[in-house]
Parts: sequence; C-alpha cells; structure tokens
Amino acid sequence: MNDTFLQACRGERTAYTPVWFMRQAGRYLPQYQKVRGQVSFLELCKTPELATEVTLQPVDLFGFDAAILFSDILIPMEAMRLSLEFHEGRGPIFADPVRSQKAVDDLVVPVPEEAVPFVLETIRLLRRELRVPLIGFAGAPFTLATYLIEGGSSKVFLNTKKMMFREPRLYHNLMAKITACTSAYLQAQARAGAQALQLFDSWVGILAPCDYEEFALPYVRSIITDLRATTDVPIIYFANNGATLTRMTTTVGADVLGFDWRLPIGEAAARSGRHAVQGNLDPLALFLPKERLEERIHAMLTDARDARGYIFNLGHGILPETPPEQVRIAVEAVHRFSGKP
Ligand SMILES: Cc1c2[nH]c(c1CCC(=O)O)Cc1[nH]c(c(CCC(=O)O)c1C)Cc1[nH]c(c(CCC(=O)O)c1C)Cc1[nH]c(c(C)c1CCC(=O)O)C2
Repeated sequence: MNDTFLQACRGERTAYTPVWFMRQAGRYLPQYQKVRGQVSFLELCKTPELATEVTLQPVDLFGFDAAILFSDILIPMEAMRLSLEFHEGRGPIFADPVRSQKAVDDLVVPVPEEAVPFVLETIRLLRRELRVPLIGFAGAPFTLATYLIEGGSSKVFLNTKKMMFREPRLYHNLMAKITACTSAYLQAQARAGAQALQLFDSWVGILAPCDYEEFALPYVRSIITDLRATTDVPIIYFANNGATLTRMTTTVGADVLGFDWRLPIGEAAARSGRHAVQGNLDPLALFLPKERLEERIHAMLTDARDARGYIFNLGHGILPETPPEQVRIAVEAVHRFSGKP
C-alpha cells in the first residue's frame, strides 16, 4: 500500500511529492470514451463495476498516488428527489429549479445506504483493487445550491444571488437541507472505505468575501465538524478561484486546502499555515511543450518546499482536449523532481 498521499494530507514528511489530478478519470482518455460509448454518464456513475473500471484507468496508466471515486457532485442531489439530466455539451440540467419554500420542503434528505447504494458499493469494490488511497468527495453546499437554484450551470448566478439577497430565509433553509444531505453522504463514504474526502467548492470564487462568510462558510464548517465527530479521514477543501477568501478558508477545519492557479503555490502555502496544500497547475499548462511543462513543475515543487505538506494537482479539472501523453509527462516529472525512488 502506497500511502504517501495520506501522509502529505496529515502534514507528515514524505519520501516524494504525491500527485493526482482533479477529473483524472474522464473524456481525455480513449479508455474512458470506450466505456462511456456503451452507457450514459449517469448509468456509468450508477454501475459499480463500470465506475470502478474508469476510476482505475488513470491510476494504472499514469501511476497517480491517489484515486478519486468516479461519480459526480450532483448524484446526491438527484437522490433528494430532483430530476437530473446531463445533456451533451450543456452539462447538468435540473428541469425544476428550486426557487420556492414548497420546492425546498419537497426535498428529501436521503439515507445514503438506501438512496445511493451504488456509490458505496463502488467504494468497496475499489478498496479491494487499489494500492493507493481512495478519495471520496462531495460538492460543497454553496456550489450545489447554484445548480439547484439556477437549474444547471451558470455564468452570473443571477437567481442564486437574488435568492441570497432578497429571500435569505429561503436560501438558508435550502442550504440547511443540502448540508444535512452532504454531511450524511460523506460520513457514509468514510464508513464504506473512502480514505480521504474532498469538498469541491467550484463556484465560491464569484462571492464577495463578506457574502462568502455569511452565505457559504458556515455550512462548510458544519459538515467538517460533523465529520470530525465520526471519522478521522483527512479532509480536503477546494475553494476554486478562492485566493481572496484564504483568510476564511483557513478556518473551515480542513486538513488540506486546495488551490487554483491564480495564486503561486508558495504563497498559498504561506497563507495556509498549519494546513497541507494541494494544487495548482493551470490545466491548460498541460499543453506546454514537454521541456517548458517540466520547468514549470520543477518551479512549483521548489516554490512549495516550505509547505506543511504538499500534494501536486491541477488548479481545476483536466480538460477533455488534453493529450494523455502530456499527463504522463507531468506525473513522471513530479515524481522524478521530488525524488521518488
Ligand atoms: C462542478 C462539478 C460537477 N461535477 C464535479 C464538479 C466539481 C469539480 C469541478 O469544479 O470541476 C465533480 C466531478 N465530476 C466528475 C468527477 C469524477 C472524479 C474525477 O475523476 O475527478 C468529479 C470529482 C466526473 C464527471 N462529471 C461530468 C463528466 C463528463 C461526463 C461525460 O462523460 O460526458 C465527468 C467525467 C459531467 C459534469 N458534472 C458537472 C458538470 C458541470 C459537468 C458537465 C461539464 C462537462 O461535460 O465537463 C458538475
């Protein structure tokens, strides 16, 4: 068992720098496309044998130091009795956006073992196969709320901010329900065998710091507090585009803070104090010529040398257009430059 990744999460010294990539399983891999050609994305998420297969693909191909469960942050939202569809090229769609108290009242806080048994079964199958740690995950409440309120992806988040500012009680009622669901969901993943848990807060970067503090942060903290009472697996909090929020993200109670590429990793580490840090290569930097990509990775490893613990990652999910060969070059460079035997 290679647990370098878990050591880094805990801020322990590691023999070399562990690396995994957000969205490491996915469309940039022909092997994924082949499986995905047979089933829809949601069917793939709900079939443990297939979800296991695509989770393992990037680990086997590139030697990543951690695996991340193949699923989606919106799976537990569908389990709250919302209709969810994924449309080619348009991403996720909730046909009935949640914008009224009636709609919030209709949301069910599911029991994970009953509502999403396939996720827990995938975790159990993966633990039998893997020689590196398995990361479970969930969306953080604000990010999930944007999908429910907007009915899908968004650019300006008009409906979300309108609800926050004009109907704060409705907004907070919705957030409380999403938080209860997410808390139970992550605890169930840990019970099933997930060895670390990442909260993806993909859209908090659109919030003013004062609004983050009032409308997002308390719910993240509450989930982490619940987790601390029931499990000791390391917790990673990724606040995408969150450089302006670090004064607050350092208080949510996570072990590891994930960073996008807008802040140099050394500065991120300095701001993160006792936390380990994870990140933060621009996913598009994977398009650099080999030599320049290697230089960039070398510079990041040097910049992060004073971090309490460092996990190399991208600053956001890998793009479907990425050549797999470039991923191989990057992982190999992280390992070689950081002294993997
Ligand atoms: C916001 C968000 C979502 N999903 C997720 C986030 C948070 C991280 C982030 O900010 O990127 C998280 C996620 N989604 C997926 C994973 C799997 C694990 C991994 O390899 O990282 C994880 C951790 C698979 C996926 N989730 C999705 C795919 C593509 C589905 C396909 O095969 O067509 C995959 C592999 C679909 C998805 N899911 C979501 C969107 C907006 C889309 C469509 C956009 C797109 O098509 O790339 C919501």
